[in-house]
Formats: sequence, structure tokens, C-alpha cells
Amino acid sequence: MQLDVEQEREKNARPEKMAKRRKRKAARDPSMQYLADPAGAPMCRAARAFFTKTCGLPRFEVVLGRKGGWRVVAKLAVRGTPPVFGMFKPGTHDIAELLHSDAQHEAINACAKLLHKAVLHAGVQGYDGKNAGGLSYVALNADTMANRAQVVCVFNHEKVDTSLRGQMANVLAYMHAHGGKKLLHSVWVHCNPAGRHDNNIFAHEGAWERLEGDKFIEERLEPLEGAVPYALPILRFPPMVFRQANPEAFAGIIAEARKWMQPDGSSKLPVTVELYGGVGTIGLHMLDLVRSISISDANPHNKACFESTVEGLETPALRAKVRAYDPRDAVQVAQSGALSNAEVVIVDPPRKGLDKDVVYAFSRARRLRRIVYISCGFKALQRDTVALQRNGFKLDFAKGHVLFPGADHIETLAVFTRDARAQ
Ligand SMILES: C[S@@+](CC[C@H](N)C(=O)[O-])C[C@H]1O[C@@H](n2cnc3c(N)ncnc32)[C@H](O)[C@@H]1O
Repeated sequence: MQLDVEQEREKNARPEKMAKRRKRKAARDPSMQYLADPAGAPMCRAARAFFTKTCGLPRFEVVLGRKGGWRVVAKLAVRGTPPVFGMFKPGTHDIAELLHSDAQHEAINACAKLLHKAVLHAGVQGYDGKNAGGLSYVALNADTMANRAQVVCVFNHEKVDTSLRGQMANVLAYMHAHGGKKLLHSVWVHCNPAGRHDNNIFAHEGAWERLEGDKFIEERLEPLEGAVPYALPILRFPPMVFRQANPEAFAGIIAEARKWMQPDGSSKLPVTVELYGGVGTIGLHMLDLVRSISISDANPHNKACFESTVEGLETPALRAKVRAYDPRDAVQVAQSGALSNAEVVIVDPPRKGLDKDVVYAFSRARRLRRIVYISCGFKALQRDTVALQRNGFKLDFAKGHVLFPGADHIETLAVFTRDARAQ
């Protein structure tokens, strides 16, 4: 009997404890938690230990860029009426208001503030977190060349109808009347009728409508100071494709990856395949270093961006190196024979890392010597490193880059090489 009372007390105490824990966690903005020493964040320490102690590399350097103004892609949740723009407190569906962040590009901060005022003025309802309807997210992308922002209003609706267009006309009228014209690159509406537990901001099948402005943000990733110059592609981004949130720091990863494109150290240029290639952000910076390149990505919206960048390349010789863009899943591409002549493969998968079937396809690709792996998911990279090593690829090099200073995150360039006789 005594035991039952204890158990009952414990059971009742648990929700209270959980609520306290959630509150404590929520008090810390997780993206700013390690700002004093970004390279000392737990994941950076874990990566250092893994690559030096477990993998036996002599060193693992972690590179840190600037701590403020680096973020060019911001996605803010919107909840309630009047709508609050911000971030979810960790482990909850409550929002901490965030219209300004020192991490964000100034065009994003200015636009978020004005958009919020316009939404309040136009009487737009925020998503209530349960029932369909309302503004659920805003996504802002900085056009750093012109100091403007590409704005997407995401509604928890099935389709863009006259009511939504009417609300957005009022929002835009307010923004235009309050200095928005020079701040706005473009304005889009997207419909994502997701449930409250669906964390995807954009829906694969959801409707998109561009209300004003240009289709693409154009971006050049300036090479690091002192780098050997090469023809820089102009990348093009509509809002529905992946764009690196910290392009300045990502340029450092590209610069490092460029050093690893010749697997046998000779001057022979390799036949290269890139999987998870997005709009071509990495591969199109390697054209002077490859004989040819084929790129693929599962998001079909990337293809038009990629082709538009290729069309604008400086010389026909560079254009001639680009073989194809395959808008399919990496497993399908890897199993379709695309790797049969590949000597170098570049991969930059999402956080979950490489699919097992992709690793298997690498092990069967007879000419493949090198994998240049850019990872945004350290746990998956650990798993993939072990799997690639089992399949005869030796880890030659790894370097960490802090892309989101303050967050517990690391982006890693890892280079694997397979000796011709090892297959
Ligand atoms: C981390 S992003 C990298 C994109 C690009 N390398 C860049 O730097 O902008 C990962 C990319 O993988 C793509 N992706 C996600 N799952 C995929 C899959 N199963 N097969 C192929 N591509 C996938 C996404 O569309 C996204 O463009």
C-alpha cells in the first residue's frame, strides 16, 4: 500500500518536473547558447574527439567566422492573433518573439520588423496552432548584393484564394507606404495546410505564388582572401530551394574542398558526380578542377536555378564541362549507373546523412577514388565514416566549420580516398 502512495506521488510529480524542465530549457535561446565560445560547443568537442581519438587523424581544426550579421536565411514561426513572430521555445509550441537578431543580416531584421507591423495593420490572423487557417510562418532571405529581402508568407491554407490575395494586398500596401519598396526583393505566398506537429515549413505539394519582384536572389560566394582566382558562378535562389544560411562561412568550406579534387595528386582532372547538389552551390565552384560534372538533387525546383547559372557561366569551355542535372533522389541516381565513370563524388546530404544504398553504390563504383563529403549532421557523419571505412575508403582529412555561431552544431568537410587496388 505504501508503495502505491509513493508511486502515485511520483506520477503526479512527473508532469510538474517536466514542465519545470521545459521552462528552464526555454529560458535559453538554443541558437545563442555557445556564443561566448562557439568552437567549444559540445558537438564541436565531440567531433574533435571522434576524428582524433577514434579515427586517428593527427588534428581536427575548427574554423570560426564572424559572430554577427551572417544569417541570410531566416524562418520565423507565427502564432496567435494578433500574430507573434518568433522561434519555438525548446520542447514546446510556445513562441518567443524574435523580430531582430544580431545573427541576422540587416535586410532581414528591417524587413521582419516592417512585415510584422504590416500584418498587424492589415488584421491578418496568425495560425492558432490547432485549426486550419492563418499565417503560420514567414521566411526571409537576404539579397546581400542589394540589401533587400525575399519575403515568403506561409499560410495554413489549402490554396491561394481571393481572401489570401486580399489580405496580402493590404500587407503590401502598408509596406510600400512605409519604405518597403527599397527593402523588398520579392514577395511570395505559400500554402502549407500542415498539422501542428509537422515541422516542415514548406509543403512539397503546396501552392506558391509570387506577388511581386524577381524570381531569383542572385548570390556570389566570394573566395577567401589569397585564394587562386577562378570563374565564380552566380547562384540563383527562389525561396523553395535550399540555400546556405551562412554563405560567407560556407565559402571557406568550398575553398578547402577545392584542395581535394585530384585523388591521385596528378594534374589529371577527374570525372565528377555530385549528389544532394541543390542549385549547384558546391559543384559549380569546381568546374576548373574537373573534367566533367553531373549533379543531382531530389528537389525538382533546383533544376531551373542550376540551368540558369550554367547559362551565365563565363566561357563555353566551362559550360561544356557540365554534363547533366538529374532531379531525383540520391538512391535512384546512384543506382542508375550515374557513378560508373565517376572518379570523384561530392556529397552534401541533409542532416540524416547518406542512405545505406548510396554507400553501397559507392562501394560498387569501380573507378571511384575519392569522396568529398560535406556534412551538416555530425551523428550521421560518424555513422557514414564507419560505413565508408568498412567499404575500403580511408579517411584522409576532416575539418570543422562553425556555420551557426552560438548553436550546438558543426559542419564538417571529410575527405575519403580509396586506393586503386583496394576494391
Ligand atoms: C544540406 S543541402 C545541400 C545542398 C547544396 N549542396 C548546397 O550547398 O546548397 C541538402 C540537399 O539535399 C537534398 N536532398 C534531401 N534529401 C535528398 C535525397 N533523398 N536525395 C537527393 N537529394 C536530397 C535537398 O533538396 C537539399 O538540396
